[in-house]
Amino acid sequence: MASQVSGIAASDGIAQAKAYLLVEPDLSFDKKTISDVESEVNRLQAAIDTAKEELANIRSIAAESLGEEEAQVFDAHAMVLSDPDLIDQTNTVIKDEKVNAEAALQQTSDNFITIFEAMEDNPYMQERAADIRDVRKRVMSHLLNVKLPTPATIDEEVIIIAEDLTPSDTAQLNKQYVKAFVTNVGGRTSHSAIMARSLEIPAIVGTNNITEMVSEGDFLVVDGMEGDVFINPSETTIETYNKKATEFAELKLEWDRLKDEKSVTKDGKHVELAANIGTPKDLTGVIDNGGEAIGLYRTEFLYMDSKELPTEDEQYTAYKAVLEGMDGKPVVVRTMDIGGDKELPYLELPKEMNPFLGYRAIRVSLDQDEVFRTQIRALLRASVHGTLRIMFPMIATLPEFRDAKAILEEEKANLVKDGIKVAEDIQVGIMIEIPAAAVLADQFAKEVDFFSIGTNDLIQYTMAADRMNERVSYLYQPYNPSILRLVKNVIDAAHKEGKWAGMCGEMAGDQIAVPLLVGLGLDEFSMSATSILKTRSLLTDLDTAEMKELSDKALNECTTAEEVVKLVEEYTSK
Ligand SMILES: C=C(OP(=O)(O)O)C(=O)O
Ligand SMILES: [Mg+2]
Repeated sequence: MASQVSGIAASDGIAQAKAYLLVEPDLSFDKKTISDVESEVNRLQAAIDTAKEELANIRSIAAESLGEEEAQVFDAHAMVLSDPDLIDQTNTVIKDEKVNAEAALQQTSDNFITIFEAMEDNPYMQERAADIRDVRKRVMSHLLNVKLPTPATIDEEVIIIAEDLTPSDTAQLNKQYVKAFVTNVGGRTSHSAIMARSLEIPAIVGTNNITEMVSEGDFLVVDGMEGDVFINPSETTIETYNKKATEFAELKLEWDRLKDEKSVTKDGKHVELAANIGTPKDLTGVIDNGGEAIGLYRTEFLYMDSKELPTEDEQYTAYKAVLEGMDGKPVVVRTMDIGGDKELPYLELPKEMNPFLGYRAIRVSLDQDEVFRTQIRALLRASVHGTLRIMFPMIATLPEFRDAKAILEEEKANLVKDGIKVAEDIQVGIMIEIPAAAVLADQFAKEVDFFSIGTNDLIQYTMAADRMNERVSYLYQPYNPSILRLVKNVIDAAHKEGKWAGMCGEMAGDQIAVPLLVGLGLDEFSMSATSILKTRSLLTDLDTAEMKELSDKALNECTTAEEVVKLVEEYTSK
């Protein structure tokens, strides 16, 4: 039967394909006493053999569609399956305790996992514990005859349905086949949503119950602009959305014509339209979409994509590639922002009640000094290959900025002493994403070279509404006058000291927010590369004096976000 589910529109576009459920399968079993030990051992061996064949197959598909590097994780899994200790011990448990293969496998693998996880100073062995969990799941699925979803092997057009997608799940998705994704949880600024925009695939998050509503193989239509999913829709709905898809494609063609144009308002004021990236691979998207700069390079993905801390040389190579790729255009590199929803298995981050309010970003960097210094050295060495700007995340106090800057200066002096070239003119700025820093922006502006307003976090901290939690997403209000006043405070403070103010939160590419931000005098707008051209097109319709009048009214006369939206619509439809 046809039905419809709505959620938060997270990435533009229309997609149609059948559903692929990426959900945890039920692998529960009963522990049983068995009498025929021989056949139980054979049953385990058969499941292991099938898992091995399956892994080899997955590996070759992953290597072809995602690349050799992504495929290597399956080598580690194959190694676990060939480990005689694990298999022999499981067989011994079956024989000695006369229990079924499922129970024996669970017991033996639990032992190994406990031992490996306890090796706190050996991240390599801790990783092996994760591999054993994965492999156990696969063998168990064969013992129980349950299908295990494996996104890396998808080789036909699908729409992924999931509770949530971790950054590593998203990295495994092949854009050629994965036409869209829809999740139960998340918000517009959760990292899966940001990733969908950089992959340019439509996405809807925060639907609450899409995994319950959709069955494997259902035919779906996804409207990433409105946040609507249609399950087994009628012919009429399919036709309507075919038309909408064509219109969207035409609009994109129109925007494409602006690729090499400058970003100017109707009255000729230039603002910088920059892109947010997560890896050097995203550069193609930036260039294809006419980005004038990189306003935010989220370096934490370099750490998250690796099994251990990336070395100074590995980091240097990545930063150099981005600087050279931008060919002299500015590149703002943000130092590691781990924590919150971004985990790092090999850095021991404690489980916290409120990870977004805990040990993260600059707090980790200042605490784990050597990790931070390695990154800073890599950045300084790369600085000669382009126009580098360094930015510290999650700054709450001036002493944090001063400490981070002092480390940077120390490392710079050390490199120069060793005869290594470092650029002279590296601007050093901060993210403004904590209300305390937004309020004290006048004091910060005297010491930093620039601000970049991180509204993704600034909104959640100001409104006390978790950016990932769809139940409070109604409070996550970019247009709330309180947020606009904080933004104005930051921009004015920067300008008073002759500094520039940018924004790299998702609000910078939001078509309702852009007119307000033009009115507030924002200098640089950094967004998902896919939003650049539509923003450039929008700018050509905006007059700065009119937008100033609009933002004054929004800040001083509107009491709610809804009133602000109404006002913007009145002004932009004039
Ligand atoms: C850009 C931001 O940082 P992130 O989304 O990586 O937390 C922000 O908080 O607005
Ligand atoms: Mg942030």
